[in-house]
Amino acid sequence: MDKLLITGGNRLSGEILISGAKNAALPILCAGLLTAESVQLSNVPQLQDVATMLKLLRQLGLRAEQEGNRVMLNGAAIDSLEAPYEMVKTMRASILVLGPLLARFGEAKVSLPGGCAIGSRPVDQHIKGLQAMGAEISIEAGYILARAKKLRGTRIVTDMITVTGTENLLMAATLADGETVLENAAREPEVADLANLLVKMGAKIDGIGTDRLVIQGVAALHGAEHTVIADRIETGTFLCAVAAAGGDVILKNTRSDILDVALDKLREAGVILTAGPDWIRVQMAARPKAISFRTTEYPGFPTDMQAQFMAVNCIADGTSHVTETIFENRFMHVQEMNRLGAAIDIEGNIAIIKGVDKFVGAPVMATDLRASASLVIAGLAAQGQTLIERIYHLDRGYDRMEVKLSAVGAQIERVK
Ligand SMILES: CC(=O)N[C@H]1[C@@H](OP(=O)(O)OP(=O)(O)OC[C@H]2O[C@@H](n3ccc(=O)[nH]c3=O)[C@H](O)[C@@H]2O)O[C@H](CO)[C@@H](O)[C@@H]1O
Ligand SMILES: C=C(OP(=O)(O)O)C(=O)O
Repeated sequence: MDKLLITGGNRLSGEILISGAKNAALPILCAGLLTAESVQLSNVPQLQDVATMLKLLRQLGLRAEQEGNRVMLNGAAIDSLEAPYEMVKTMRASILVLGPLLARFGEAKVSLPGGCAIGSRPVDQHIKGLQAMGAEISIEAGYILARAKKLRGTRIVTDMITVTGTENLLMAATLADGETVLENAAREPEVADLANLLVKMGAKIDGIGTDRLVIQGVAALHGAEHTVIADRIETGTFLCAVAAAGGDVILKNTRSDILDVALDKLREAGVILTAGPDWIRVQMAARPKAISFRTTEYPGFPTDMQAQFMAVNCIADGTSHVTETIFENRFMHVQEMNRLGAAIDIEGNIAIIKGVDKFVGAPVMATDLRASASLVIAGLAAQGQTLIERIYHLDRGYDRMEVKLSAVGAQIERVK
């Protein structure tokens, strides 16, 4: 199993090209199921979750050709409506085939994703929404079995804000009879990116980017071309790497306007940030200052950046409080960071971090995707060597992270 070996202490300097967003690419790939015509995508990140999604989609009969960051999809010959457990268990986002399959073919069988390291993550809101649109849904032997001759538009208020729930219901609603109103919709930029593609495919959607999406169903969608938006979480991860290790790096092919709260927090920590329409420059020469925050839905502080910011706080001047409000078990990096010399206490969903002078390298274990990224950041800032095991978690969501970091001066290598 691959590991990452990092020798810390190097300042980072140069340029990094940011990839397309994993969390936009995954639903967007599933949107290829909604039409018999071709969907051409560019800026698709090359990472494990995308490979898994393409494998699942091909198994359903979707033609998918990948050339670098371009993917061509064609859904003219879908011949299976089943997402098996073996695939869904490695990637929860597989649940995103449910809405499109049901809407276009009137039937779907999708394995329940089950819990995962960061929380129990039920999909009851996806099911509740589809039932409200007239689907008959049963759970049998760990599978969601859904049927609906034709979905009907209706008003759906989800109990909480859910990103993939909004995306599933949005895709389903594009082909439903009549008007669907999604209240309490997620406003994440990745939801808006999916909606923008759907509009290019002929969907009628109002309120994109707001918490109220109004969709007028159409009889069929057609082909389209689309460029996936920049990955704001990858961007934020590299910003934190510079905040912790020091340096001067320009992140290209990204946007600052979808990262407002995270950028404000970094400025509060003493990081110097400048930005243009498609780049962000990050400079850090001093020890960071401790910053407190709580995770919330967009446009608040993203839970997917909590661990990376915690790595910065660990070696900051002062004490900080980090409150996780989205997932019940998203502090698994804490024990590993403490092994690297950090001083973090957990009280319920609050981590109390007393800044220490430095991390000291040690072997550590990655437990989930962003926890892995936070350990890379800690390793870059640490004195000595850090060996990170189980980086298959990292590979799920980052496009050649160690290659990008090496190019800006980090000592980081993949070892067997
Ligand atoms: C592929 C993708 O885009 N993943 C992102 C998506 O995950 P995902 O879409 O799975 O996360 P949700 O927004 O659905 O989850 C938010 C909260 O709602 C709960 N919930 C959700 C649905 C449901 O039917 N019932 C329920 O109780 C979840 O357990 C969680 O506590 O948004 C998360 C929150 O920003 C991010 O961390 C993930 O990176
Ligand atoms: C939690 C994440 O992803 P997923 O929803 O795919 O598990 C993430 O991207 O940090």
